[in-house]
Amino acid sequence: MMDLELWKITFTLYGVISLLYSTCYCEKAPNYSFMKPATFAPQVSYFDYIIIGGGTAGCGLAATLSKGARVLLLERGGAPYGNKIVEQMSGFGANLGDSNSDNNLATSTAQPFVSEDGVVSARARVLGGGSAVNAGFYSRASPDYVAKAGWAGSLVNESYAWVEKKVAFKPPMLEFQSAFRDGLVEVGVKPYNGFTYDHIEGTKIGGTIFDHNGKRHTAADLLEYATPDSTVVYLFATVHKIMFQTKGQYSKKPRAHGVIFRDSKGGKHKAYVKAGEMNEIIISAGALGSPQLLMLSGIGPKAHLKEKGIQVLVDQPMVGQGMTDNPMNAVMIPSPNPVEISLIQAVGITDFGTYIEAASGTTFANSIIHSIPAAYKTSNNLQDKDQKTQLYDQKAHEFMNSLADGKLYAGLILEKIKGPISSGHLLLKTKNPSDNPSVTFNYFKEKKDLNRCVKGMETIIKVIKSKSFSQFRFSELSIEGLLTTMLNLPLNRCPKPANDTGTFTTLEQFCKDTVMTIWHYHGGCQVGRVVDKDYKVFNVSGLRVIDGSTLYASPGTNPQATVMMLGRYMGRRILQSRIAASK
Ligand SMILES: Cc1cc2nc3c(=O)[nH]c(=O)nc-3n(C[C@H](O)[C@H](O)[C@H](O)COP(=O)(O)OP(=O)(O)OC[C@H]3O[C@@H](n4cnc5c(N)ncnc54)[C@H](O)[C@@H]3O)c2cc1C
Repeated sequence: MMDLELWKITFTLYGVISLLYSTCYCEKAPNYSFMKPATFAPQVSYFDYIIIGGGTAGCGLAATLSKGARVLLLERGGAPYGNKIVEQMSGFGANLGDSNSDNNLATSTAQPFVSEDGVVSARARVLGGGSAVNAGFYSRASPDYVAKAGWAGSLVNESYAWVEKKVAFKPPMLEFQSAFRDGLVEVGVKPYNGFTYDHIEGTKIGGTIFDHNGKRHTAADLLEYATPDSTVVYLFATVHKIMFQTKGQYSKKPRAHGVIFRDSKGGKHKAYVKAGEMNEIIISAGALGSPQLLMLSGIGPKAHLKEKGIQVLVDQPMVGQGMTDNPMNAVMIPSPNPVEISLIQAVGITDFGTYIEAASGTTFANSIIHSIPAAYKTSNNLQDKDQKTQLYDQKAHEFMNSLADGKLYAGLILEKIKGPISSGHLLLKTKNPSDNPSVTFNYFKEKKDLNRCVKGMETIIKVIKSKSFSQFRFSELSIEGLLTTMLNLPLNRCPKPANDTGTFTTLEQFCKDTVMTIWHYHGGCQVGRVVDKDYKVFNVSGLRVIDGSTLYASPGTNPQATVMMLGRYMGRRILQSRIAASK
């Protein structure tokens, strides 16, 4: 009898210890045993949650859900680890201009695209998503933004802190960034708020995902929190379609129950969610990928889907609407003194809806210039490169080469407008999920956006002229000269006005002519239009979208902190409902 009691106690203890082990044991990046190329995937598999897109939102979401369920994370790109152009700050420009950007080879971590407006951009194709290719600036959304989104403040703060423990750092702030910061304060972007992740009006130093050794940490590092036994991550796994049950009880409201994905060799695999109302498919494929995948799966504007030969599951005209991108306008400033290589570190949060940031060395400028040929290569609608454009390209390369030679040092001061209000839409070009969809952002269509840009440019000009910034500016170079240089670089493919002379006229015209992207595009599956406040897709069950596509405005000065936070936040909420339902 005693022996049986002892055996029971030992057995119970063993059970508790293994449970603790399975819930607490985590693995360190990059040695994840649960991460494999999709060629290793079985033809059919079953999970509690299937997450499409191992990006900025998807990684933290997967790690969180793995604490209470079996999770499959499907990412179309490879791992960011060991890839120098991803991990080092100096690789930022090269990454965006990677010439291996052929859509179907998927060898570059940034897939270039050109919006129908003519603005050159890129979307991530790598585990970690945008956080693996971006400029690294880390800054939270304002409490006002959080309240408008309807998120619970305390869980939001916990979720930010969870993210920050792994991926956020204080930047070094060397000479150029310090002079820029002091210039902002000198011209009245006040008060100076020091180093903070919080969004506060005035000038501040924000966080960065580059650590003290200059190494990038990405959302993929959040998978360190995952429970290895409950997590599977397949790389080079491109999801082609979501499958739905439409018969019997699901005839009125189809239920998402599986996905079809292909590995790098074209092998076809199916993954299903196990039976049970709480099990779900979650799309976290980003602002371009999520609406694109919904449409490819039959959820979208009926006429457009029919035109593309896609069987309509749910006529949902709002899928792909509200595509919004924050225009970026910048001035490159050649410097008499050496500058450090820096991406974004200090920011001016003005009271008129413009955020002012800076980068130095040629890294950031390179990203703009070198991404143009890469984007050009993959863009269907720009085959007819005219003579004027060729001339622009040539000039730009000469200019960039002179910077790269080290003959000329330079910094870049840029502005991004809040919101913005102008927005556009997304449509499919093809039925291939690896191809870019067509996106229109309608930059500066709304006058308020243009006014904000003009005010931002006025502030940038004041900073360039400020005493604090004087060591990084040749005094003999006029502001007009600097602006004219920008006007002559091939910053975009937007149609030029008929009377364009390539010289500076007004700031309004400058904003339009030199519009670029700061890559903070969002929308396409917005809350209240495509998904409900729990991020569940309207008119179907078992399907959510959780990522930047659900947002109405870019959070804070820069979105990645909030997108990572959202993955964690929604993961916590979904698990809470799962636990409540099981009781
Ligand atoms: C060049 C650049 C610079 C930026 N700089 C900053 C910055 O300094 N600070 C900042 O806060 N923000 C910055 N951003 C913006 C920020 O990185 C993005 O807003 C954010 O990463 C978006 O997150 P997401 O989860 O919505 O999408 P993503 O992070 O893009 O994740 C989507 C993931 O889904 C995958 N995917 C897509 N379709 C499929 C499919 N069919 N099958 C499988 N997988 C799929 C993609 O490969 C990707 O990994 C920058 C972005 C870029 C591109």
